[in-house]
Amino acid sequence: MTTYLIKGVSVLGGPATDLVIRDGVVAQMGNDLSAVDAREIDAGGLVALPGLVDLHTHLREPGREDAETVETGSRAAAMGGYTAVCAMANTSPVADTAGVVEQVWRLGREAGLVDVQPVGAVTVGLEGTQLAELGAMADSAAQVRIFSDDGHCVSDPRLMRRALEYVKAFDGVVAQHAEEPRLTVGAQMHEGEVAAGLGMTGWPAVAEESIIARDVLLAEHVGARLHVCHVSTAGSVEILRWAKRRGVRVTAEVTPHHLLLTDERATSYDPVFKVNPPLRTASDVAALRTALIEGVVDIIATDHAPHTLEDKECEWAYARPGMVGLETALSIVVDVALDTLGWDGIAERMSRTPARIAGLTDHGLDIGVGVPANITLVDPAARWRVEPADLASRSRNTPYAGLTLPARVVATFLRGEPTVLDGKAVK
Ligand SMILES: NC(=O)N[C@@H](CC(=O)O)C(=O)O
Repeated sequence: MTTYLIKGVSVLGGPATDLVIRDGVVAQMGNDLSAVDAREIDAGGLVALPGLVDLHTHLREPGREDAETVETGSRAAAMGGYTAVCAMANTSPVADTAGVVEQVWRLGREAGLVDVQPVGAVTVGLEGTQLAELGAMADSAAQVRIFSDDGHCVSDPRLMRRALEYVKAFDGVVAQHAEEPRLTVGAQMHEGEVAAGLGMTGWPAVAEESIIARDVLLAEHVGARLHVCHVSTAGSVEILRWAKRRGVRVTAEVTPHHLLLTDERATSYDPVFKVNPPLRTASDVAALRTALIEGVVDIIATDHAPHTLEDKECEWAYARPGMVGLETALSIVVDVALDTLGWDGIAERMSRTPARIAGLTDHGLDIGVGVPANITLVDPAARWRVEPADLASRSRNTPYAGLTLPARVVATFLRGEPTVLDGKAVK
């Protein structure tokens, strides 16, 4: 293994220091270090973060390799500064058995670009009627700890209760896609003034909020861990604030796009802005930003949802919901929240806390001697233009095409091996 000597890097925005990365760990940290035979990286002006961890990634393999594979999605993740991603279960076949989660886990190891931690489905086929083999997935080589029907809501309260009871036994967590399906039949975008003006069927905030309210009560009753996916409304934030004050074991995520974009984008009729849950109003965006600062919303997760051109470049009503996000997440977060969160706050919400929720013990660790070298180097002064054709993801459905964003990932190290160097994927 090559030894790396990183010169003059600012760890989490602190004073410049040198790092020696050897045999997969941070071997030395301090000033004026030297290391024989090391490859030197001039990191003056760069910020080092613990490698980012995404709790919510769609990798599409098995089944939709035309949109993304474990390998292409892993490369997109590495380019975005991630060292671990949790791969959602809505593949084809669904990741609802030990066999499928092991397949995804093995493909992740073979690609070797990020640690791919499979999420297991809560219900068989995501159909919401019968619990999947949660125990078998937990006991498999993939050691699944997060279970989610994401894309679908576990809407049956009895099944949700049983899932929470089941995962409690091995300190697992149920990650809920909060959407009461009967309130979103035919929904195309956020229910509100813009939808009314466009004549589109709305996805009301209450469809999300009513499920979150129910689920925090169930989690409290059972004493189990609940995670709420892609929180998108101000009302959801209020429910989470209440639940956390009561000591309910609930965590929540927000996506970069829900921190930046609003339902006004639908006036373009460009389906790249169609996403589930939908883009909401400016006051929802403001409430989500505040919740992120306060810690009511714990983490930022991408909900990276790659789709092919055929599935996206069509009429709004027929387009699949979802946006790619792995390669732009850190830049969007820097844009909207660096001044309020600082680098340490960003590391907390994009690395340490997601790693803790997912039980990924090699990730989200403070950079220090002896710690696994899962590290991201960022150039905070860089500005770059998002060109869909340049993305490492196999899909192109970014809502930021043509935008100039701040901060660029220069290097990503996974257990001491670079997956990205000089802003380019290593393999
Ligand atoms: N977030 C999205 O808009 N899409 C997700 C699933 C889903 O939540 O609908 C996908 O898998 O494409």
